[in-house]
Amino acid sequence: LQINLNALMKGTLDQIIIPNIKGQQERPGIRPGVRPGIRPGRPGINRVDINSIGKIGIAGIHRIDVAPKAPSRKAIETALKTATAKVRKDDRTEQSMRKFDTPDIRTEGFGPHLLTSLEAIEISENAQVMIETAKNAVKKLRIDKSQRRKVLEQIPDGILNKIKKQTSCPFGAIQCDPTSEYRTADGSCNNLANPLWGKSHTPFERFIPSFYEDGLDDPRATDVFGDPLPLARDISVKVHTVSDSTTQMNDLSHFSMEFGQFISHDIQMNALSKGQYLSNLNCCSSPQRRNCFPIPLPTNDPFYSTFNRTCMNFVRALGTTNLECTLGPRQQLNMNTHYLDGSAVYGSNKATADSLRQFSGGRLKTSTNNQLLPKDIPNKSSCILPANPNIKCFQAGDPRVNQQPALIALQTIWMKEHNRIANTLTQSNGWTDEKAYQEARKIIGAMIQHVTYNEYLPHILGDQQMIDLDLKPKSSGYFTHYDTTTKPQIRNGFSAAAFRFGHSMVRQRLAYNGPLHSNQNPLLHNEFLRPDKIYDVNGGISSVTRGLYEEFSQKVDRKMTKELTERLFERTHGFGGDLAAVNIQRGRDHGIASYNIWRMVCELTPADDFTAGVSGGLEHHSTAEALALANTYSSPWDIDLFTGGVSETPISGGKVGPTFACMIGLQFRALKFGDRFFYEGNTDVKFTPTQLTEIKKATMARIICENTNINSIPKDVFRKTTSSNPEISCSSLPELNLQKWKNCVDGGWSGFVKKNRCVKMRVCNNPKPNSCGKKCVGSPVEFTCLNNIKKLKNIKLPNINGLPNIERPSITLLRNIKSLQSRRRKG
Ligand code: HEM
Ligand SMILES: [Ca+2]
Repeated sequence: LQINLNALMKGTLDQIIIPNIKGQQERPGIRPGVRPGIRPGRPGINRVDINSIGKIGIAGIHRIDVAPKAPSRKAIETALKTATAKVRKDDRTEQSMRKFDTPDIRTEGFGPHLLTSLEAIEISENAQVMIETAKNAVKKLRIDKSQRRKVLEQIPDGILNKIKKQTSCPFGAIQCDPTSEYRTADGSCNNLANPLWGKSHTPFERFIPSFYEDGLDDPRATDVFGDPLPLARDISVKVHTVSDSTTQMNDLSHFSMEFGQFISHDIQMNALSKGQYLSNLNCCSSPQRRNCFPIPLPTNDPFYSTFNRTCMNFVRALGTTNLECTLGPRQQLNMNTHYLDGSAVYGSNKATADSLRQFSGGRLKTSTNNQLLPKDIPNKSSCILPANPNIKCFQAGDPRVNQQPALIALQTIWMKEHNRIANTLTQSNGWTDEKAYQEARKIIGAMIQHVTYNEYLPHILGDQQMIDLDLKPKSSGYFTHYDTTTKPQIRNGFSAAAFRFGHSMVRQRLAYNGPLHSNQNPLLHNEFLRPDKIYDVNGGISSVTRGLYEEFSQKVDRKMTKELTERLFERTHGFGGDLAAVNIQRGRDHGIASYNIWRMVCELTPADDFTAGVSGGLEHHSTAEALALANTYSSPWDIDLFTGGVSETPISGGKVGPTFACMIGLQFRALKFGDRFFYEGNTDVKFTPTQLTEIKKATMARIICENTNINSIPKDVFRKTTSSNPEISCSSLPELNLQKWKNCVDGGWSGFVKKNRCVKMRVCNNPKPNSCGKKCVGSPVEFTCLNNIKKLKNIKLPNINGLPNIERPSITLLRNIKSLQSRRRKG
């Protein structure tokens, strides 16, 4: 990835170098009338606009030599007027359709993923006009649809700014405190030059531009021949659905699956469309509604047809402009802070963060004797409540916490670890609630990052990818490459496809391995939205966690358990969802480019036919996988990214294929290089060297030990307990020494030394970074005689070069002291 790395980290890669693949003159199957276009030339030379690889693969690239001209100011103004009218009309239609809407818990198939915030809905309402304006402005231009984005990019700033003013961009300027030592709750002000980067409720960034059907907004819909793409559910049946027994990993544990989901819920939550009054769209009964994109079920569907079902609900993600609010293609909103910063524990905005705090001792709220997460008393989450009135849904930083018990368990463990650390810090330092909360939060964020980069990612990506992309934590010392120009945001293709590889690791059953739940193994669909499974203090958290590392996860391959492809959030048998189909449909909804394009972005050869294992064919697929794809798609250029990526043979040392390894690696590089608060970094907000050494001792195993009743555990919980990864005593695992955070209130003054008759001085012996990393608070000077202000002003301070924390006493300070003294004298 030599050539593209910069573009992929710092912006959007929109030019691509076409590799020289198999050189047949006329690809079989190209219809008469379709212009074959320019053949790819010599390798490394043919740089083309990425969207020109629209329809018939690289054989059909239409080269754009003359940059298309932007629409006139007048055309744009008319477009805006029409757009405003259209959005108003759509709003009225929406109102009149509200009889079809369903409340959260009764909406099949989505569970808590439909918990969209009001803020997201508001942002999208504003953006709707911009997207419609963009569409109108280019409608009449005689250019290929794939070039519409390019045309809009040519609009001069003057015109754009005027439009922006009229539509009120929701991503406005914000004020930052550059001296703050802690992350903000919403992720803003991390990058001080671009305070909105990584903030919650901002758009997903893109590695490469979108590939919408109309170039701007409509889901990808037709194949290279102009026919409809295969139905998402058809692909799920032919490629992703299998019997459940055969595809276990032979090393990684089911905990690896769960940790992946947990960090996924830290860095991303897509905002899905809602119906009226925050209820949900039922797109099967009103498919024509704005933001409806239901999944048709084939009449011969092996599962759903037995229930006479012909449609699965699917709502589009809310549309937004990009962060700059320019006229362009539809983007999607991330409601979470993009950074890997513990937001799944603390929340992604100040209001959520505050609602989870005790405001005492720096602790987070708990329930059930501090053993469990706090209860959601207003009951805003979607979870299934049993008759027992003591059982409620749980609350955590991420609203999807109640999705299934293994997730609740991990969420609980991190909440408890926070409180454990906050308690220790409060006890040994006597800190205020705020100080203890922020320091504990900073430590937890660092531990989550360390476990991710040190334990989880190497298992998924393999050592080579970790080294190539500089993702490996150093054994000691600071990471010195924080880069203010690296965009930290979550990329759309990563969220809508690549990081969903974890869905393939999910087992058919959860395991409760514990004293009280003597090894229960319920089917996953019975566990969705079930907080009640956790309330058993002696069993819940501990036994479901033990069940995670004592079982293998499923292999990352095209196959997903039927618990996910037939029974996702099922309430009535036969009416659950299909997560594989949803992933495919979501990719199209977001305008994610097809598999082959992503291969080229990752400098891998695209497939020109379905032959397995050869360059120019499906190079990284085995025969059975290639065959399943060939039976489903009419051209390799149509393969959806999720489907093509997840079915690749894993790279050596890792668990995902080369395309996903590339995309996941790049994303975690952006999250490392672009995060001023990255735990290993040496920026202004760094840990002290001794503190960093402590953080690097953190292991997931020890964190589980500290917060459950488990007392022996394998050292590496990401691998299943085996003879080579045996359970050892918790006490033999390294422990963080929180005493390294002690006495950090100030940085260590020397004693006062008399300098002359009137002045005593002290020096800050440990200027930043001292052992605590804190400034010395207070004045370096003390005055013993304050009779003559004139005299004071002339006092020569000793040479203080090289001691950055010493401030000269200000004139105001002197005046204040003087007036105080005189008042004292007067009486
Ligand atoms: C029992 C386990 C899991 C269930 C039931 C589940 C379910 C879901 C559902 C319903 C969605 C929303 C789909 C959509 O509407 O587009 C989703 C999104 C997603 N899942 Fe999972 N998932 C699970 C585990 C995982 C794991 C292990 C990973 C990664 C390692 C993962 C990564 C993602 C990502 C990246 C998204 C997109 C994020 C977003 O839309 O906000 N999931 N999952
Ligand atoms: Ca986050």
